[in-house]
Amino acid sequence: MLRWLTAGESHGPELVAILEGLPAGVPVTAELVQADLQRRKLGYGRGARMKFEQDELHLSGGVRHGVSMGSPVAIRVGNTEWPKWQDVMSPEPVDPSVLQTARGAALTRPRPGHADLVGMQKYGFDEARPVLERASARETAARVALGAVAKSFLGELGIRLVSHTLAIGPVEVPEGAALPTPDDVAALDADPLRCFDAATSALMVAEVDDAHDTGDTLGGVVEVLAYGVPPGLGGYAQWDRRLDARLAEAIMSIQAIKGVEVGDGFRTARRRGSQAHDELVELDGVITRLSDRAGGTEGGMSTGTLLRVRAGMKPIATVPHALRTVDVATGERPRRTISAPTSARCRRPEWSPRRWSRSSSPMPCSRSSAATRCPRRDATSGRTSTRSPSC
Ligand SMILES: Cc1cc2nc3c(=O)[nH]c(=O)nc-3n(C[C@H](O)[C@H](O)[C@H](O)COP(=O)(O)O)c2cc1C
Ligand SMILES: C=C(O[C@@H]1CC(C(=O)O)=C[C@@H](OP(=O)(O)O)[C@H]1O)C(=O)O
Repeated sequence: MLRWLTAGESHGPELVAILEGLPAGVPVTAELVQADLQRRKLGYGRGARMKFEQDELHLSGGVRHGVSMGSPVAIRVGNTEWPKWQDVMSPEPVDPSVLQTARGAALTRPRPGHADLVGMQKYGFDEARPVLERASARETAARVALGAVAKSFLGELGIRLVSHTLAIGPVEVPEGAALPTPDDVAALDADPLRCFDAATSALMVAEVDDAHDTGDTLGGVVEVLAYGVPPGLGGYAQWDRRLDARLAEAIMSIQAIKGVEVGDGFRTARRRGSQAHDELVELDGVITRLSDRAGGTEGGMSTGTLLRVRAGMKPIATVPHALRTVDVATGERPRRTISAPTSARCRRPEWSPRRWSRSSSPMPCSRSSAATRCPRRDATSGRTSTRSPSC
């Protein structure tokens, strides 16, 4: 079984990734991994960091002369922007003046839709920097590096992957459109949104432009297809051996993914049983499924047909339009979500799971004036407000 871990911060010197359980003899080269890191930067309407930040790849364990050795594979993904952040993100203590600079200022306005507020509550931080640095999806660079290695392993077993974009906001590829095969990867990479349907891709580009013009952001749906999967991978006997469950966990663990479907997923739930399953027939002595609604798994095991998994991503949380938030240091309710430096400090909240879960999210503050009342989420509107009598 493969196991993996990553470490490192968004603006740290590097991300570190370890993959354990890879057999010996799998082709692994820096070129192969770097190619997928470059592909990660593709897309339309991406943020500025995708352009100027470069990934500096180092294979530092488990590989010799282009093949794995059976020992843990270690990969470091250096960040060329580190020199700009080396004081703010220094692992060593720094002069306090660093925290007075624009880059080092305390981020006391938690951004809605990010891990900021709850991370501050969980660890008692009085600003969001220590949370966002690790919660950031910069971490996906490490996952992509390990994924490139895992893909090479699957390739040795005859399993080939391809992914494509099915929806951007409300713009969707029509139901029943042709699916790409692994031979289409280059063509997909050439499309601005990695959409296999040219007409839909053009509409997606227009949707991104419109969101950009109106200071908004978009989510979407992607699908991963695995060709050549043999039957019987996974298992039905224990929850953690079920292939569909393990795929769902892996996908849902990606930042901002809010929904996972295996096969026809939620569409199956809306069908009658007679239209929901894959009938079995015998053709030339071979038992065959007449359809593939299940998407390649039954009973937690691969069926040997095309494996299809979809992921729904929420719109990027940094909405240029600005969402309402509260400054946890001053109680101000600015429209902007990026904080200014402040001397006020919140004390570490006492950990009480019952209290946090019942009252949503009070953030106790050290000052008690009206201006420093603590943020609290309104259970009905979901908005963060400062009307909290509890602190
Ligand atoms: C590839 C990728 C890129 C992301 N880029 C941004 C971004 O530029 N701005 C942003 O606000 N969130 C971005 N996010 C989402 C953040 O990771 C954010 O922490 C996440 O939405 C937190 O929500 P969650 O806890 O529901 O996962 C990105 C997510 C992914 C997967
Ligand atoms: C750097 C990457 O993604 C970042 C993930 C991210 C977030 O909030 O998750 C926010 C953005 O960073 P910032 O807010 O600092 O501009 C993205 O650029 C990357 O994927 O390499």
